[in-house]
Amino acid sequence: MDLGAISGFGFAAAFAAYTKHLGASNPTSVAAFFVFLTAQAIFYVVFTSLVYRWFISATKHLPHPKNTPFVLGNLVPFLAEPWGFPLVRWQPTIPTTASGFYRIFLGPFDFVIPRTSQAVTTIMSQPYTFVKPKAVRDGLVESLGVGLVSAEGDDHRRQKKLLTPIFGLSRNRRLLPQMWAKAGVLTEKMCELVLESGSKSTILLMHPLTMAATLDVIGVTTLGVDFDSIRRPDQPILKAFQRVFPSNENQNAWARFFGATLPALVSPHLLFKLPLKPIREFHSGVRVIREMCLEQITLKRREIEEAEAAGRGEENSSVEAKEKDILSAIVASGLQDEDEMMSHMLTILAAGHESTAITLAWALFKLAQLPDVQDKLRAEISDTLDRLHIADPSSPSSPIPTLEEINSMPYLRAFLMEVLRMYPAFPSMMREPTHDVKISDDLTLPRGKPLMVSPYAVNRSRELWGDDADEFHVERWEAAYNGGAKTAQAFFTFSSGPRICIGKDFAVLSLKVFLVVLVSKLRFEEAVKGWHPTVQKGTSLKPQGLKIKVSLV
Ligand code: HEM
Repeated sequence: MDLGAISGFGFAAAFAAYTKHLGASNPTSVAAFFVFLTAQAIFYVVFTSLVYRWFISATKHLPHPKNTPFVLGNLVPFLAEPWGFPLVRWQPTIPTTASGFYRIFLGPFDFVIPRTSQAVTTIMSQPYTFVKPKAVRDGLVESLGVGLVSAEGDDHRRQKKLLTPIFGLSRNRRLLPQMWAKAGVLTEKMCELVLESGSKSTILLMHPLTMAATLDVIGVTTLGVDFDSIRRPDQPILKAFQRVFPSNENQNAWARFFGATLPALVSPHLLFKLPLKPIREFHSGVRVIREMCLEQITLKRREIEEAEAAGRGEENSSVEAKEKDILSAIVASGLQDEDEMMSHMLTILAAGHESTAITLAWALFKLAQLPDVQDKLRAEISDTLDRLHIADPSSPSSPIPTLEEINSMPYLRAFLMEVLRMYPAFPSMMREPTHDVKISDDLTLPRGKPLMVSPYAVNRSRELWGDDADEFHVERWEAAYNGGAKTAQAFFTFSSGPRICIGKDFAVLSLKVFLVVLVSKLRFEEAVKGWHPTVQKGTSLKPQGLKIKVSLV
């Protein structure tokens, strides 16, 4: 709760006390409290919408979407659509300013949005000046601890320096066989479901399958634990993850309201203490995941110590134990703080699993929607697998391609880049300046001003991508390695600057591996012709109720 709200309550309480002092009864004083509170709220909304916004605010001269209602502003489309979506419609209608920013009005609040690539770079290149808002950070700290996504300033700088080498090319090369094996398990599972249906094809709800598959990849590559959630959807870790990151498909209306609305209204410190079912579920899920991470930290420490003791004097004798998975590498880096290690694990599990699952689900949807693209992709994959003498990529005894062989498929890259461009798993991010920041002669952003930076809107900007920015064209990535974008920042799916996604190469590799194995053995078609999934409200681009018809190739 901010200072304004606290003083509002204070004034209302003082007014109620005054009425009591004048001899009012208890019910009258309580009524006076609420009447005063409501009057202040109405005054606040009217003052900010009609006076502050236009005559006083430091951003008063910034352009804004046309035909915006005075009091509600752009709140209705903003709440009705997923984060970032209306920005795609608004941005071409907004005149360019020297600063490159514009603003939208969410009820009484102004949000500032970078419109040009230069403006986006200004924000992203100064991550310790434009930080995540306190409420967002507090929420992340409550759920994940102080890991890379929630750390700020020197703490973030140190953590990023520690973790960046662990996510390097050689790690991905090492982890590729585990990704390949899990892609095989997912493919076999889908083949079984088709065969069990007794027909040539079956309709599958995709997101739960892709969630299980990417969780298994993250489990085995990060912790060295095989959750096996593709084959055992009822196993406790998957259930725990579903409680921590619930999907609309298995939530009632109250839980959906809770997930989408309450976090915007209540401070995270208070929210996570409320005696509500979704909160209890969340905590019980986090408990299960934490216990498992703690067990693994202890195990890795022991393995590395034993390997070092066994090979004392011999160089590289313990390399295998230290390089086995991401957690082993973190333990071997010399980090001692167990809480921080735990935060890294929770952060990687959280940041790496759902984002990749969402992207894979959209990729399969696009293949189903665009049979020509699917045929072309399958032809490229078949040629490559033939060349490598891989007859059955989902067989546990299949030879495994190298990283270079996976990266040797240009159409696969082009298709995946277009999916990542059009469907960034995190459509918008929030930031706020830690102090007043002069952007240009005509704009100083005041401390605490809410800023919204949207990968979804940047990736679909016509100025950056051309008139077909809003269309799915794989060819743009075949014609030019950067997709024909006007600037390096135009592809914004993984963010940019010092807070760029640490797992981007890991994610791209695992997505390519999944696509190679799946597309080589299965055909994807629309379950209902012309149907497009809606996006679940919230901070990610989760496709809701995505069903795809699947058959064997
Ligand atoms: C398609 C998949 C992915 C997408 C679209 C994605 C996107 C992003 C974005 C937009 C951010 C910036 C968030 C912000 O600053 O508010 C981010 C940060 C991060 N991502 Fe990813 N991510 C993906 C996969 C992964 C994977 C697989 C991992 C780990 C294995 C991972 C780990 C992280 C971490 C640790 C951060 C925080 C980086 C920092 O603040 O310095 N991500 N990701």
